[in-house]
This record gives sequence, structure tokens and C-alpha cells, in this order.
Amino acid sequence: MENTLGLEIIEVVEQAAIASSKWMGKGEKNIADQVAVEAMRERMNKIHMRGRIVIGEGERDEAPMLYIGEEVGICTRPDAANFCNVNELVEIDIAVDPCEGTNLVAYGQNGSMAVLAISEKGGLFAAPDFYMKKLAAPAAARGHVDINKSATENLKILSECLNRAVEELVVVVMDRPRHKELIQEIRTAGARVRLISDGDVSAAICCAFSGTNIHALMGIGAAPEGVISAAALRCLGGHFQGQLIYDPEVVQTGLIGESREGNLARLNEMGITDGDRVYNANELASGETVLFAGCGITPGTLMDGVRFFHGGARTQSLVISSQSKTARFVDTVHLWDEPKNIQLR
Ligand SMILES: O=C(COP(=O)(O)O)[C@@H](O)[C@H](O)[C@H](O)[C@H](O)COP(=O)(O)O
Ligand SMILES: [Mn+2]
Ligand SMILES: [Mn+2]
Repeated sequence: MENTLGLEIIEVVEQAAIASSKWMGKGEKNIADQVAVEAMRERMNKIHMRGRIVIGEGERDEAPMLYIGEEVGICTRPDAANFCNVNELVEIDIAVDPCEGTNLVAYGQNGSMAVLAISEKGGLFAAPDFYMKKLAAPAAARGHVDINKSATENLKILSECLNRAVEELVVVVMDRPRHKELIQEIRTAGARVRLISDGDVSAAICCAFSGTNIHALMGIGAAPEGVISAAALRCLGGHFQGQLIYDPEVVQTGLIGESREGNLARLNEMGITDGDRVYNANELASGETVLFAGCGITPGTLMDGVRFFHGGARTQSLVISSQSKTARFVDTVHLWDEPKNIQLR
């Protein structure tokens, strides 16, 4: 599956990030999102691949582009066999979040990225537009920490696995009323909390890299982002577990329907009969080959944001592949008009 695809998807996330970053700090989250979607779609449709969006723009808002089920890539055309080779004709599933952290972009804050994950057909969990309780941690703690355990227990396990005191651990939690008790518990256990307003994909991936000073992600975020995070962590060998949250009272937002029962019924219709199941990274991104790509829109811990200069821009991306077993940090200079000056770094 990989070969040239790994290289081309860098451009997909780069184009989305560049488009979105033009709206950085303008207070227009919907436009920052929409231009990223359009740019991502346009670049994807130039690739010799036969893709299907399995995680895309929300089901609820019926966004016109990159919707779930949309076919992308040149090889989805009816006459594709005339110009696509056997490898390119293999069906692949794609999960996208063209602007992960729309608020971060709109308000000029750190941590937004254009992201996607690819696998062969059926290789990514088609997460419903629900919430997900998440636990991400470094590879050394994989299989030792457990989402069913309390935060206090997991911090103790993390401290043993990472050979550092609980006080030396930093846990990222989304700053939401639903996490009030979780935050208190982490602090009482002795660890430090980094609260983020948005962008839990970046936080999850940071757990897999030492030097980020992020040792765990705990709490509830969106389910589609959970699958994209799992794809990256699976390739990196980190720990990721996710459990769908369908009870509106738990998330304390009205965004997932009226009732717990109604949501369970909706899950059932989608073929998810056990709403409480805990999925690990290998189950959320179960394909033989998994690719992840992300490009910074605003600056973040993993990557810099898009920087414009006269006649061009510079981007930083991360492409992770289970096939080549690589995590590539790609620094790209985009040359449009005749730039007056290209900085080395
Ligand atoms: O920050 C996020 C928002 O993503 P996007 O809509 O693409 O800009 C994600 O990282 C979070 O995972 C998630 O969407 C968030 O937790 C949703 O929860 P809430 O804001 O409390 O409804
Ligand atoms: Mn998102
Ligand atoms: Mn988004």
C-alpha cells in the first residue's frame, strides 16, 4: 500500500495546513476548517489511489466534503483500470481531520494540525460521532496501564514503567467540566496536569516521544480523533485505549443526543453491540498496514506551525508508517512566487 502514497500524503496534510493557517487568529473557526477540508480533498483527488473516507467531517452536520463514504483518489473512477496499476487499485480506508483544533487556529493558539490515517479496507475502526474515554502513554507502559484502573493506580504504574516519581509525571487533560474530578485525582496523586482547550490528537502522540514532557493523556475527547491517535500510537508502539462514551450526562454536553438509551440504540444500528467495550490501538487501527500523517497548522510540541515568507511557506510534518517502521519528520519549503530569500532553518 505504501510506496509513493507515503510521500504523497505528506502533501495532502501540508496543503490542508497551509490553507487553514491563512485563517490563523482570525476568529473564524468554520472557515479555517472549510478551507482545510477543500485543500485536503483537492490534493487527495490527484493521488493514484482508491480511497474511501471512513472518518470525516461530522455525520451530524452533513458536511458537503470529505463526508463518511466519500470516494477519493484517481483510481475511484469507473475506468480506473485503464490508468491505475494493481497496487493503486487496492481499496483503502482513510480517516481525516483536516483541521484538528479549529478553535486553536481561529484564536491563534498552539497545537492544531491537519491529520489523517490510512489503512487497507476495514483496517480502521469507523468510529461514530461520539465521545471516547482515552488513555495514551509511552511504549514502556504499554499493556501495563489500563483504562479500567483509576488515574491514581495508572500513575503509580506509569511511575514504575518510566522509572520516575509520580511527581515527575505530566498528564494532559482536556479542560472541560466533565474532568473536574479526574484533574483533582491526578493532582492529589502527586502528578502535574497540563490542561488543553483542544487538540487531544497531538497530546496523545506526544506520549510516544520522550522529550515532550507529556507522559499520559487521560479523559474524554472525541471518538474519531481517538482512532486517528490510535493509528499513530499503534505504529509508534505506544499505549492507547479508547472506550466509547454514549451517556450525555458523563460528557456534560448536549452534543451527543438526548439520552443514553437513544445513543445505545444508535450504536446498535451501527453494529456496535457492546457500547462499553474497551478498544486498544491494534483494534482501533487493525489493518496490516497503517499510515499516519500530520502537519502543524499552529506551532505545537511535535511540529512547528506553518510559517509564511515572501513567495513561499515552510511546513513541518510527521509521517508514520507501520510498513516501513519509520516516523519521519519532514521539513518542507514551499516555493510559489520567486522568493527573495529562503532561510536555511
Ligand atoms: O479539540 C478537538 C476538537 O477537534 P476539531 O473539531 O477537529 O477542531 C479534539 O481534539 C477533541 O478530541 C474533541 O473534539 C473534543 O474533546 C470534543 O469535545 P467537546 O469540545 O468537549 O465537545
Ligand atoms: Mn478534531
Ligand atoms: Mn477538525
